Amino acid sequence: MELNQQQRDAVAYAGPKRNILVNAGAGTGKTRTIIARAAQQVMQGTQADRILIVTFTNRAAQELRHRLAHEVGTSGEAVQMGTFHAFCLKVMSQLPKSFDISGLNIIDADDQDNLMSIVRKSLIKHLEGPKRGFPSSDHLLSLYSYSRNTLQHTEDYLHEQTDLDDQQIELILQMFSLYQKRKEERGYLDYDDLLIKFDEALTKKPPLRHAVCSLFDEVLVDEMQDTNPIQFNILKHFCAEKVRLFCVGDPAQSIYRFRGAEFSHMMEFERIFGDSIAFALSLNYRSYQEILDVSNWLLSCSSYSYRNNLVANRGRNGNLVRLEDFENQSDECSWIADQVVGYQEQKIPLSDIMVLYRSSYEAKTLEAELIRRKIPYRFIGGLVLTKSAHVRDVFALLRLVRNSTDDLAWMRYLQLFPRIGEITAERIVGNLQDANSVVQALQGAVGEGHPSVEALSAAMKAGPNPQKCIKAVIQQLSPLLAERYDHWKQRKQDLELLEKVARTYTSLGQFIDDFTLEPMHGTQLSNKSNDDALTLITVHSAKGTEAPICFVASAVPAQYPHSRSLGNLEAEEEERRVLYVALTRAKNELIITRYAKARNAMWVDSSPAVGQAYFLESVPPDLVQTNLHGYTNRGISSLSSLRDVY
Ligand SMILES: Nc1ncnc2c1ncn2[C@@H]1O[C@H](COP(=O)(O)OP(=O)(O)OP(=O)(O)O)[C@@H](O)[C@H]1O
Repeated sequence: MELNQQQRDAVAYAGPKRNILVNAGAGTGKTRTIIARAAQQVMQGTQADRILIVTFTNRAAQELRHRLAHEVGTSGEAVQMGTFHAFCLKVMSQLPKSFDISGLNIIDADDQDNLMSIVRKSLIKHLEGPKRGFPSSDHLLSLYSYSRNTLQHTEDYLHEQTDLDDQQIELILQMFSLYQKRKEERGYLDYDDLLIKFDEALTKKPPLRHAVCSLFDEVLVDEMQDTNPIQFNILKHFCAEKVRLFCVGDPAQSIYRFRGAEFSHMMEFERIFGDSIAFALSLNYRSYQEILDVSNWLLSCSSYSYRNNLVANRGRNGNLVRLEDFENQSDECSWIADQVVGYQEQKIPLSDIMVLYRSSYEAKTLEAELIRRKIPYRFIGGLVLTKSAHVRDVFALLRLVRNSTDDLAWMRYLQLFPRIGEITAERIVGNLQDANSVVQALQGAVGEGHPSVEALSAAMKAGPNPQKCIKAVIQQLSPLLAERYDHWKQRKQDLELLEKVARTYTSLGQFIDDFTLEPMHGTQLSNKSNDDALTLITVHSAKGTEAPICFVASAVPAQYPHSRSLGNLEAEEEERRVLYVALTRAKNELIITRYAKARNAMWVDSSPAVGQAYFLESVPPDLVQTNLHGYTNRGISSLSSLRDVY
């Protein structure tokens, strides 16, 4: 694999410093560098299974595995790869006693919400005065998760960073502790527990830390900028055991602050890990310089020093980035669709075109236009398949096959059946506890021949083989689900898709865990590589991807920065990075489109600082070619004068 000098220096480093940081700008070959490093270690004789690569998503791990195989063939197969969560789960499932865990049933966000709602309901009566304004279960979970992931003392965090009063905080702390207790009683682990329990055990038990960390010679971390403090702690364990860290990331692409990612930590790598050396990659292979000029300009407007002045290996092509301004969103979308048709006429495949949106909601108008014109597209970043109700119903029964004491799965499963509501389901679940045979116990509770008994026993009979099991479950539940949900034909396709994916698994537990740890989007699964389709994608999902032609659509003030972030400087700064990620996806052409009549016009009057915050307010005119559509007839000549209209 060809490497440039900067990449080679980082990959080949074998000097006295133990930890290596590669500060890599967008498109400078982060993936290539990580793979080259792992390949080099394997070729130089490091045992493949003593290398661990930590990725941001499981999909990224799959991609790396594929590319590593291309480099070193089967000798790289044993390299360990996965997300922090998947890695911790793997280790803990092998050593449950050492980690003091009673079960390994991973619960996803919806299950957490169900459990927290139960807890909230049972304790809220203790709140004196009006209950209105007390955080919802969803909000409680995000407060709890954020404080845990950022390693803050929960009580201090609630006092210092929320507007909650003392009485509310006291009750919330009780709720958190009951939530924690309920999980432990049932052997449930939520996502955060995976990291926290792992970190806690390694901190408390030095021999365990030694045993786990010394399994590896080198840990390579991708997307270091989105690592949160608890994940940093996990890396510190490796560091303390003298395992070499090779961390690659780009502070300017850190866009997961809302999940606790702390991009400034990457800038303090030496202070945190000590004994380090840093390399920088600045030669961009993806884009022409005109695209990078706008991206570099965006970062240069920040008060942070990202030190990422990207230089295009491809030089200039003479085409400036285009800034297309429209009067309203429907004009904008209709114009984008026209352009897409134009590209099609030039025989440019649709798969070369990507339209990036800050939020999936904003993409709706374009989706409608594409459907109207029959332009095939796929949407990435929208509704997560495994979150849809019918798929969760199927998963409830799969989970029962795996673990018949999973109360949350029981509650969902039982309530699928007519005449079984929450109270009846709770009573039945109570009767099932400690039963030797849950099928018999269920039969005792609902009567012989009841469809819930039939479905359960058929699923259990199909057993632990994921493909057989999911087939049986779908067969059993389909009549019920078809009655329950509209658009059944479409929903059925989702289930067929799951069945297809299950074929690639040999263990039911693994199948369930993978989907729980990293829910998949229906469109991602269904997209066949030979289907030519336009990609609509949210910027968060576009991280790590690229396309020859990119539209950054709806680049209006309420989106960049997102209106939600206004007034919070750090949050606004993260929005700048989101826009930076969007701009740097384009290889050949970058077209930024925006419209004046923001449907969601919150920005107009929500904050006096809004006007100053809009990132594209004053792009230097020599960096872009601005085109106004439909304004000139009315004598309006610039976007800023348009603002006065509203
Ligand atoms: N040394 C090189 N020679 C030729 N092409 C390269 C080299 N390094 C990287 N590239 C190409 O540059 C493009 C960007 O690489 P890659 O996707 O690894 O970048 P990245 O740093 O992960 O980008 P981003 O963070 O913006 O997603 C890819 O098409 C890759 O093949």
